[in-house]
Amino acid sequence: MAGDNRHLLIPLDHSVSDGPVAPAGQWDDLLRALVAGGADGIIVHKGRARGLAPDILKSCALVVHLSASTACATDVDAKVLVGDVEEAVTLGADAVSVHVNIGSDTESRQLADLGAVARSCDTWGMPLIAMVYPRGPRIDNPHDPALLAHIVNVAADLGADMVKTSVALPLERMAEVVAHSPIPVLAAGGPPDGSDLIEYGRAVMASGCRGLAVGRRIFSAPSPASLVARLAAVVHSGTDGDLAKGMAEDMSMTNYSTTIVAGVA
Ligand SMILES: O=C[C@H](O)COP(=O)(O)O
Repeated sequence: MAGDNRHLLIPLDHSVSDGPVAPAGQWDDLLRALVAGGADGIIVHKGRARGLAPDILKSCALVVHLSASTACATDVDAKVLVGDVEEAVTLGADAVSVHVNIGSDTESRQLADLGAVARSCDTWGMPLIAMVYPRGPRIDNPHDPALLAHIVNVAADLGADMVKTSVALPLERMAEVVAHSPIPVLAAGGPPDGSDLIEYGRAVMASGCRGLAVGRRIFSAPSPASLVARLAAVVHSGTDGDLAKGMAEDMSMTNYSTTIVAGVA
């Protein structure tokens, strides 16, 4: 990933949780567009990682996601492990990720899974991104700063190197979450209210987050490459995303996606 320890990751694991991210014949083109825009890494499941064209990963990290559930499940928050660190090593992964839903009915098993994967990551020297969110029947406010501060500590204490979680609202209060985290924090997803992604990126980085992981708002965009370029400028240089706009507008305007509205990724 980038040398400044800031990261713009593009999760593409929605193809398991919610449905196809792009038609199969356009998948490689989508990935090349994300790389051209300046994505630092992509997050995919093991089967998808197996088929990646070699040129795509020359300047883009591979994160293999080890958790899954689908939108068809009785309990969409019940993530299970579907891969392991050894497989990720074989696939040439730069990191693995595990999803835990705090407040879900299966929280205890998901925590056990995270702890076990963290142990395996230590054995293999594999960086671990914990995607830990407040989701489930015991969660009243998933954007509560105190709850999110608790969650980032769960990720750190169980052995993650980086935590990806929901943003606090109002966004300024994300700084409290970051201040309580012993490990770098990535903001998950785009703005909860669907507002401007670039403005949101500025606010998230100003709160002290080390980056963002944005899926649908990017791969569903008319031009994923240009949107990635603008967001990457915000993440890495703190510059106004609009400065990158001119360059970004030169990139191809290609929409790759079917629209995923309500995701469980
Ligand atoms: O792994 C998925 C992330 O949480 C964010 O995905 P999203 O930007 O599509 O909401």
